[in-house]
Amino acid sequence: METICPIDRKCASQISVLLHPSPPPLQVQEYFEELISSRQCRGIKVKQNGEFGKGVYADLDFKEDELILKDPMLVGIQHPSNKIDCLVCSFCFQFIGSIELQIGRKLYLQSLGLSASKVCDKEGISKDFCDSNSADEEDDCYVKECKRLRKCASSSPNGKVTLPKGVVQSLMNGELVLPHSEKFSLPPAISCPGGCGEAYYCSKTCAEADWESSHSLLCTGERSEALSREALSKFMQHADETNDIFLLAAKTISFTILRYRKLKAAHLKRQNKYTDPVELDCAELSLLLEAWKPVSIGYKRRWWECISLPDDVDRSDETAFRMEVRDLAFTSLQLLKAAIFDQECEPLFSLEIYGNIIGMFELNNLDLVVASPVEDYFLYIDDLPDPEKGEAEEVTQSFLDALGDGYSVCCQGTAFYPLQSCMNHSCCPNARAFKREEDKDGQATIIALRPISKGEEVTISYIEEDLPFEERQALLADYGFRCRCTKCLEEDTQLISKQEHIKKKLGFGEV
Ligand SMILES: C[S@@+](CC[C@H](N)C(=O)[O-])C[C@H]1O[C@@H](n2cnc3c(N)ncnc32)[C@H](O)[C@@H]1O
Repeated sequence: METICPIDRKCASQISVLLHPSPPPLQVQEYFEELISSRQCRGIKVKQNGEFGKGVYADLDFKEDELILKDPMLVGIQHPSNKIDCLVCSFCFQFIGSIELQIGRKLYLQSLGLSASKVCDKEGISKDFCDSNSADEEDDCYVKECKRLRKCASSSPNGKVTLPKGVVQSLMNGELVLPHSEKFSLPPAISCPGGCGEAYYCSKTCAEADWESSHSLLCTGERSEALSREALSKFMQHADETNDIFLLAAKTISFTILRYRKLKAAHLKRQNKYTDPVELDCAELSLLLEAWKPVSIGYKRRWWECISLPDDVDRSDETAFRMEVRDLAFTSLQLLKAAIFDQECEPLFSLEIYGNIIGMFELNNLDLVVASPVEDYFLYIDDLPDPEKGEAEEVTQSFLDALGDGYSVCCQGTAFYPLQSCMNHSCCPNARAFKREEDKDGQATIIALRPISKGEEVTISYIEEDLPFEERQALLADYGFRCRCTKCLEEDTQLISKQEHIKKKLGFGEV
């Protein structure tokens, strides 16, 4: 298949405006100042002309362990396979429902994984499980969600449910309350207003915010604003089967389209006139540029050029590998285009922009992690004094056994954090991304590792910084650069003089 995207040719000039050059420094500065003040975090600044381009600098003195930044994500996703383990808000990523629902849902999904070879009804739900409660089947919102997750569940290991189905169901529907679980109360799980049965929220506010930010275009439910829900499901299935980074790219594109539509509506209201919406005239391009600004700030390269070569691919096959990655992105883009294409935002559907968005995720430090309250719950039970502990364990132990080793799996995903992604790496960092007890959602949290003085650059480590020099460099090659932090420059110099010393000793010195 030839992977030249026709849009790339047609929109070449708009694409190059979207990608090059990045917004003027003054605009970038204003953008970051607004962002920092919206986060009520006035102790930092973003500077653009540091040794490694943009960087975050302390604008106040910070003490050791002090919070430097809480950074909400621009876009984020929970890994599809992680959805089996954790039910979280699809917007802020905090755990929702109840301890009982978290445990019951996981055991239920494990049971579906086990029953992959069993006879299923036409909806793809395990008959064996559903038959026990067929009257409630249609009302059970989690059954709908399970349709999509079932594929992941069937590949999940050791999903062995030893508890009776009725017990699992009574955990899910709230009939069975576990001892002391009220101390770990969670926000209720609110279904997606679009009716997809795949997204859940901790509040109406989060549901609305997600709908406005990207979900109205990416919802597969009846109220979806996608062009074709069928095409959208195909796109999602392809992403689930290949690389979930495409889901993040789709969110980024939806986010930009919806921002563009809002900006355009406000612009037309100001102008008090209606222009032909088909042609991208100058005003529309500048609105698209404005909508794209939060994404334009991210450090980008084309995905197929910056992705590191997997260990099992030989150097001689590198070109073919990169072509394959490009073809995969092309296929995904065609599926997305069929689902949510918007003529006025046509350049966003070019392979060049798609490749750069995915490359941005590939190159930035993006892990989304939220600790599980189920782990806290079982630790609490374990710490209870006797006889309370014994009494509680009489009920909880069987659930712990059924859950197995994976009882404490945290919410895991990928996200783009606008300020954290400006933080440069150091192998001797003065800060780190670290979730404290009170950090219960998907925001990035940056904490000072030692006192940081006003004016000093705030650095984090993208990798395990205690590894030997060459191993660190190899890991950072995955992020597309060779580290030039003070520690690496020193160790590099030491390594060179050591090598020269050996050469001289062996008689290979300079002549
Ligand atoms: C997540 S971005 C950090 C922000 C970036 N400086 C910018 O201008 O957008 C990571 C990129 O910054 C540069 N960088 C960060 N830390 C570095 C280091 N210790 N040595 C060399 N380059 C570094 C590399 O180009 C890397 O790919």
